[in-house]
Amino acid sequence: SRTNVVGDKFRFTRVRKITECGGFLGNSPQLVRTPHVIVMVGLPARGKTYISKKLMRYLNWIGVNTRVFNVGDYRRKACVSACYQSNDFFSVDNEEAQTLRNQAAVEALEDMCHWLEDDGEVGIYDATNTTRERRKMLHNIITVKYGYKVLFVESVCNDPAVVESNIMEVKVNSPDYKGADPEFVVKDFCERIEHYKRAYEPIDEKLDSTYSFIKLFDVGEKFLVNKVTDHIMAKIVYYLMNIHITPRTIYLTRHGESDFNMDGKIGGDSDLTERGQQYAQALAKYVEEQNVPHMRVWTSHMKRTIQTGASIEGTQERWKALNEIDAGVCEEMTYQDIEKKFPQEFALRDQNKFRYRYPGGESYEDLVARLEPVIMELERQGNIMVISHQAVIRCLLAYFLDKDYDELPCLRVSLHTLYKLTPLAYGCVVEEIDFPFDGVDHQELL
Ligand SMILES: O=c1[nH]cnc2c1c(-c1ccc(Br)cc1)cn2-c1ccccc1
Ligand SMILES: O=P(O)(O)OC[C@H]1O[C@](O)(CO)[C@@H](O)[C@@H]1O
Repeated sequence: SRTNVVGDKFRFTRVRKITECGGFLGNSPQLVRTPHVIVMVGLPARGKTYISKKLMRYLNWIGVNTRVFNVGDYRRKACVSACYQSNDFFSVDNEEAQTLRNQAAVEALEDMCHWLEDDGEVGIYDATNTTRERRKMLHNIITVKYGYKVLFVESVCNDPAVVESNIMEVKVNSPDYKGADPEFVVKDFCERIEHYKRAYEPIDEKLDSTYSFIKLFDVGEKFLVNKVTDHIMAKIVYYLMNIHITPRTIYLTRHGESDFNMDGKIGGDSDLTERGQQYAQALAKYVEEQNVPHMRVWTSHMKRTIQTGASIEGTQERWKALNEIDAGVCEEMTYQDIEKKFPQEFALRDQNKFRYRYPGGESYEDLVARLEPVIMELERQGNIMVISHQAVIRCLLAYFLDKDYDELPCLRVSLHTLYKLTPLAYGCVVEEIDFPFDGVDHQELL
């Protein structure tokens, strides 16, 4: 262990991560992280759970071990659905309910802090936390008892349309209202919100000036940021400033079949085959038929993706960050050649495909790092089609579908298949659209 002198307090900061091979890289700063707790704040139906889950997905994807602790889930676990008869469960003068809700809040807090003592890095405490007294209690326990850092994230939204669409999209199907009539749900939930409004004390710039916080106003219209004191907090602020909830479609696809696909060679910069060109035409026809408004097209700098998008209407952008994984010394080789010429490399890659880096090349871990700016810009966009490569599309799909590092390098991404992503409530739905020109990969699969 190392001790950090913080002010006059000695705080033991454990080396939190040991590399796979068992050695630890001593005091390299990035390996010694203080756990952080993001405490959500806001009235019901202000997107706290939406933000919590989206932040968790982003942080896990960039390699920060993150988990959401939703107090509502703990309350529901504590008292079977029977106990929530109606919204007066949430009125401040319902003593018995208040006790149940406090128990759930404490249990979720303890589980989160114990997880952070283990190998967690960011815990997201998803609850309303709408009183100053509750936030003070949380801040004290987390910073003094556990020595973790706290960032409050408050969502303020008074646009009835946005609140209503939130209720319709996520509350109607919530366990609290199983099988209830949507009309009743909206009315009952609005009464629940009224209970909270009576006691709601928004984070105040002056009264709460000692806390680290971000106030979000009207879904990214305005931000008030206070004491963002480290790298991870700054990344969280930046991410929240780039996301939006305007409905749109994201299309991901590999380039059409290429000459090197035919030869079973990896990497390189070969042209499309006849079949690959047919896919390019079919893709352009599909986009035209779907009549997607203001569709933008992003490709890599490689010929095979540029040729695949050439006939598609719409603004095109080339991203070097979308280039295929660099196989280094194995570029333009077949897997068989690699196994023969570099047997130990071939074996090593199988042991940890995500972290394995080709000699003179890249790993999937390197890809995720170079794709972070692409993801950040994708979050800002509307309808968009990304034409890239197998390893890159795997990384992008893992971000949108919340796949972990074990699954990521093995996700099936076939040639001549269009992956249509539609953001919905708390996640993305993906639709695979196959095109009849079976690329050589398909034959391999058969
Ligand atoms: O501020 C809201 N008020 C009501 N609802 C909301 C939000 C946000 C939101 C808030 C801040 C930021 Br940065 C991004 C999204 C998301 N949602 C949401 C809407 C529909 C379904 C699930 C969640
Ligand atoms: O990680 P895997 O499964 O080798 O797939 C990545 C490979 O796929 C290809 O895009 C096509 O084979 C190669 O250029 C790249 O090295």
